[in-house]
Amino acid sequence: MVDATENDKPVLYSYWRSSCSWRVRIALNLKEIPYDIKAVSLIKGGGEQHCNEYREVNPMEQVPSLCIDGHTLVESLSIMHYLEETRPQRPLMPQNCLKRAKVREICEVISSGIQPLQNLIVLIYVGGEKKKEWSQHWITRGFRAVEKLLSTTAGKYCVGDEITLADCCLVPQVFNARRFHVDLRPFPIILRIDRELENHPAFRAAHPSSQPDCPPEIAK
Ligand SMILES: O=C(O)/C=C\C(=O)CC(=O)CC(=O)O
Repeated sequence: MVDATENDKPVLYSYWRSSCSWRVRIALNLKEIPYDIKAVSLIKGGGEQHCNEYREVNPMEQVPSLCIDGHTLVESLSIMHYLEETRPQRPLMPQNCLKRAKVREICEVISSGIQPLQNLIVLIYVGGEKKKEWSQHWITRGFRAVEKLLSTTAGKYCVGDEITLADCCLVPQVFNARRFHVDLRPFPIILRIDRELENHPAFRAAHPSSQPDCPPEIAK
């Protein structure tokens, strides 16, 4: 593994199907920050994220990690807030304090209340037959809350009519919901926002099927 901090261009340690890597890819794309991808396979050999070298990069042994400005940052939301604070172009947080709180609420419900319950390490622990029902249960429970929150915050996107960090979190979580065959019909606002963003260039370029480590049989 090369020392990514030596590179001038930010380097994102990413896995094509990781929803947390995907959030950060969207934010980087929206802000038009050029970056290189260093693919970390969460599958190969039991997971490259567990190798000694990568543990030095990210002690949680998860993706993403971002090497930027001579530093290594971990945790997708923390990375996205750093990008927002250091690269104010194309803001991904509203100006208004209440709207900022609403963006953080939606990010938090998804990044703490849904995704960690259905990520790879948890599903491995839950084991074989229970995986699908488990994921469906936690995603559905969380989406009920997201849909309710969106009913008072959404305009064209999650909070008002500008794309925010909440949208960066929502779209990858909808992908995971589909992957686990969650019935999305009870969530019309979530579905509408997902449709609104599916063809946005920054979201398309960040999509798992557009990633260099996406298996060729799945890549578009
Ligand atoms: O491709 C795979 O099968 C393995 C890993 C993932 O799905 C990524 C996750 O752990 C889920 C997530 O990011 O939400």
